[in-house]
Amino acid sequence: MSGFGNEFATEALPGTLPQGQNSPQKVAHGLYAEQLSGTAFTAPRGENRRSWLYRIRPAAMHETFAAYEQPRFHNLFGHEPVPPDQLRWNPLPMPDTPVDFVDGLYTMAGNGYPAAQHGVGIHLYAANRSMQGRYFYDADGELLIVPQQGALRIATELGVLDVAPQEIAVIPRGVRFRVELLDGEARGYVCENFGAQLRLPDLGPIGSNGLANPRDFLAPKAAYEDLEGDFELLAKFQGNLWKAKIGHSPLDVVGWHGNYAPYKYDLRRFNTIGSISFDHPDPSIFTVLTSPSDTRGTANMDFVIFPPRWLVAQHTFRPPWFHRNVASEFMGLVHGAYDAKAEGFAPGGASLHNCMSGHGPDAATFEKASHADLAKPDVIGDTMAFMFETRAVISPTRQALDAAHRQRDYQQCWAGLRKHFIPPG
Ligand SMILES: O=C(O)Cc1cc(O)ccc1O
Ligand SMILES: [Fe+2]
Repeated sequence: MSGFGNEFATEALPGTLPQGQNSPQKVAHGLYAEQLSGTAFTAPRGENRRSWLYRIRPAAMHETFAAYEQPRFHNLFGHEPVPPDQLRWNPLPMPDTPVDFVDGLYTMAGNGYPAAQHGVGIHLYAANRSMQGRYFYDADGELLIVPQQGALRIATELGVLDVAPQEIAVIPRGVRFRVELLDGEARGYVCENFGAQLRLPDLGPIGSNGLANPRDFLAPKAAYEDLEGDFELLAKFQGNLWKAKIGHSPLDVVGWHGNYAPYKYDLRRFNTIGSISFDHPDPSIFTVLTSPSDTRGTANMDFVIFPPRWLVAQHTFRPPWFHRNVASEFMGLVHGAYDAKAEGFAPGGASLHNCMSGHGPDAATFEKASHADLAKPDVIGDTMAFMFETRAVISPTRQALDAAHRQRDYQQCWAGLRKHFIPPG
């Protein structure tokens, strides 16, 4: 079903949804009615998100939670000194034992914390088997999933989303799901957003169309499992992982209506807008989704992409310029090469340029772009990089700083920038 944040209504069995009310005395087909709220009951109408679920058993039915050990996935960041260094990593290695999506999550960095409802957790995943007999939900934040290798089938309470590299999925806070791997192995990035829900950015003078268009966001139709067995419900709550026994599949919603639902988006649908005169614009022009903070214009997190595009600007250094930014930038690469880095930033890799840390094109990129023939347009055809940009400093985790796949010589990519200064006279 198409449209960002729409009021959807969908049923896997005809006659499931009550007409003219949400909570009838008896629901059709012997189902239970349950409201899932994603914003305060009293949130302004334009921001209010909730859905009504008509399900075989209410979500309350499971046993007691106990701690679940997955030491690589957590929110333990911001407790030790953060080096102001530019940081970069090679791709997370694939596991050599069977590992599913939840066990394959690896926390790289983050800021804020779930209890304060601001900040993000930034994670990678590398998995080689589907979740079997277990389901997960995250009460700490919505999950923006950016696959880099291998398609995922994300079976959620509200229906099924198939998501391949160059597409993204967003699973709202609290929605239960299972991840199946459609290509045997899978790797990618996850932004766990503790703050305000992601929304489309305002377009200002761009006008009423462009960037990510609302109708390209797709929500699933209702689909349910009527399964009983010895299953496990995993939860992330206040930074910790929990597990409980559950005697049935929680993906048992036969019909739902509302505007709180998972969705997917194909990044190749992004209507990229850039300079047709001179100078490289700020990367905010490439914002797909934004999580606003309480300060106007200053996002908790912006999800920005660098998709294929034409470079036509004149008397200009065309790639990203050298810069220091008050915001902090965590980047990943889904596909191809990134235009600011000639080498070393591999698909599946990651970089982190924190508040005021100088960065920009590497020496090889600077050299090439300084001598490029600007009479000709240039096309960057084969690329899909992205950035999670946050107002608060992004603290890398201890495991990310100590990781074998961290590039300890990253700064050397700027070492070859020669002094060109010639004083007059
Ligand atoms: O640092 C980066 O590569 C991301 C980035 C890209 C760009 O085009 C302008 C600014 C910016 O931070
Ligand atoms: Fe940057």
